[in-house]
Amino acid sequence: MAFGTIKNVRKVFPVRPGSGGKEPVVALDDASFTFEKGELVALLGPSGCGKTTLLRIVAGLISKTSGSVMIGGREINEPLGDYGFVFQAPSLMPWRSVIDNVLFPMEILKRSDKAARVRAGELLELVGLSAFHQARPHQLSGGMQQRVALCRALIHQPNLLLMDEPFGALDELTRLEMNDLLLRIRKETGASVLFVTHSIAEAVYLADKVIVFSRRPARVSTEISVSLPYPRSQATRFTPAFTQAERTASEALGIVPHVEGAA
Ligand SMILES: Nc1ncnc2c1ncn2[C@@H]1O[C@H](COP(=O)(O)OP(=O)(O)OP(=O)(O)O)[C@@H](O)[C@H]1O
Repeated sequence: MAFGTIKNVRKVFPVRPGSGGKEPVVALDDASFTFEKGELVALLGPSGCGKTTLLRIVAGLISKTSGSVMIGGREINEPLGDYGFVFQAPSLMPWRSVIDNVLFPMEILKRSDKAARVRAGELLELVGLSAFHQARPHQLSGGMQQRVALCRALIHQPNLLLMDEPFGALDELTRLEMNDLLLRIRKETGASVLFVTHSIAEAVYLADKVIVFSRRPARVSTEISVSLPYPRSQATRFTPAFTQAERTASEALGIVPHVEGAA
C-alpha cells in the first residue's frame, strides 16, 4: 500500500453569511494521487486551483467534503501531528532566538528536553546556521529565516513535510540553494514531501513526481514521473531530460501545445 493515498477528494467552501459570495466555491473536485515514503511530489497548477486547500486537508487542518486521505495507514480527519508545515512566509516569533523558534513545536508537544535541543542543533548545522543559535529572526536574511522555518518543521521528526510555496518569496539564487538544501534534507530524513509551487523548473528539479492540477475546481490533469537521476545538481537543469520534463509539464498546464516527440 502507498504511504499516502489521496482519493477522490472534493472540497466545497459554502457561502459564508455576510461575505458577499453568492455561490459555494468548489475548490477541489475529485483530486486523486498516491505517494510513497520518502517520495517528493510537486503540486503544480494555476493560481487558485486548490493546492493550498489540498495541503490543509492532508494536514487535517480543514475537513474535506468527500473522498479520503490516508497517510501512513491512517485516515486523516483531524491533525495527527506527524507532519511539518512550511509556508511561504517563515512566520518566526521575533522575540525568540533562532534555537527557541526551532524548539517551539517541542514545547507544544511537551517534549522540549535535552534530546530535542541536541536535535535542534543538528538541524541548524544541516542548514548551515550553527553560528546563529542565539540570533533573533530580524538579524537573518529571508533565506536564513526560511531555513529556520524548515528546522522548526522537522524538529519532531515527521514522516511528512508539507510545503506551500516555501521559496516563492526568495530571490533566484537563494531559491536555487534552498532547492539543493531540500533535496539533502529529504535524503537525510527520509520524509515524504508534498511541495506546492508555481515554478515549473522548481517542480521538475525537486520532484520524483509532478502532479499537475487543472483550473479550479482542481482535478489531477496529469501525473509526470521525473526520471532525472540523483544526486541532482544545478547542471541537471541544462540536460535534455530536464527540458523534456519541463515541456511535458508546460503541455499539461496548456502553456505550450502538445507536439509529438518534441523536446
Ligand atoms: N476558507 C475559505 N473559504 C472560502 N473559499 C476559500 C477558502 N479557502 C480557499 N478558498 C477558495 O478556494 C479556492 C482555492 O484556493 P487555494 O488557496 O487552495 O488555491 P491555490 O491553488 O493554493 O492558489 P495559489 O496558487 O494562488 O496560492 C480559491 O478560489 C479560494 O478563494
